[in-house]
Amino acid sequence: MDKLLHVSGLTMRFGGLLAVNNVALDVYEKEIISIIGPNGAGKTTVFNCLTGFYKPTAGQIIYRGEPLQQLPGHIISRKGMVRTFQHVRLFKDMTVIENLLVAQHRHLNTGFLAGLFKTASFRQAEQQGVERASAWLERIGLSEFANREAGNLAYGQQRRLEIARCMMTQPNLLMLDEPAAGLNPAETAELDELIVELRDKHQVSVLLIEHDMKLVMGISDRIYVVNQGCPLADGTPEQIQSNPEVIKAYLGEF
Ligand SMILES: Nc1ncnc2c1ncn2[C@@H]1O[C@H](COP(=O)(O)OP(=O)(O)OP(=O)(O)O)[C@@H](O)[C@H]1O
Repeated sequence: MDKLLHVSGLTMRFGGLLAVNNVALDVYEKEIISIIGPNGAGKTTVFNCLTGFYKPTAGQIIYRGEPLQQLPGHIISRKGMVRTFQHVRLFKDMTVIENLLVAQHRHLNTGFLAGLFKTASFRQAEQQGVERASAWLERIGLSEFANREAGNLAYGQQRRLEIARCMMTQPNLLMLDEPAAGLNPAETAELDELIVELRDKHQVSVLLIEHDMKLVMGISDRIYVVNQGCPLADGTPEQIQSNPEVIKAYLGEF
């Protein structure tokens, strides 16, 4: 398996607070990798550094052999690394299908003039976008809500729509920040199935921040544990669950 992402020495300081301290992680193709740790451990800050929302104080972020740490977020997402946020961020006044099409539009490989004159290649790309959006709506059980405003969907549906919106850009690495937060057990089970399917059917690697340990332990290929900004352990779910330091710092809470 090829390495998709290599992170080393990642450090983020906010004034006197060292939020992320020398974190390292690797993600290979077709892997589900989780980052776990107590509240405030620095997990979301790691995501924000990887996706260009923050400029890290130090460290290397290599994505498919290319350094990313100086690039803005929109360029990083075009390179195939996309994310969701801890709080749902949909275009709530747009319809469900528009939320998907808008994501596709930002990644269309056609130029301004092609769009202006609606060339054959532009129309073909648009048609493919509509077909892809329909397929995703079908997969996440939202076909019947295609023309409803996204803000009117139930919370669990909005969460699934966010993931589908990311998938419209055909990423290599999908980063999910607490996707199970606020979901009921049935919705969490659906999410579990969807994430595994993204890896197995769509060949996407998933980097997951999550507090639901049943979900994490069930689907992760490997897990990184951070505590107070620092790396604490990494390994398979079995190794992490039996690591005394991890149990003391975090898993003991569950
Ligand atoms: N923009 C910022 N400015 C100042 N401090 C910040 C900023 N972003 C995060 N922090 C601080 O960095 C630390 C790590 O926060 P972060 O949100 O990354 O933790 P987390 O592990 O994702 O927590 P949770 O599980 O609660 O989401 C916290 O002390 C937080 O207050």
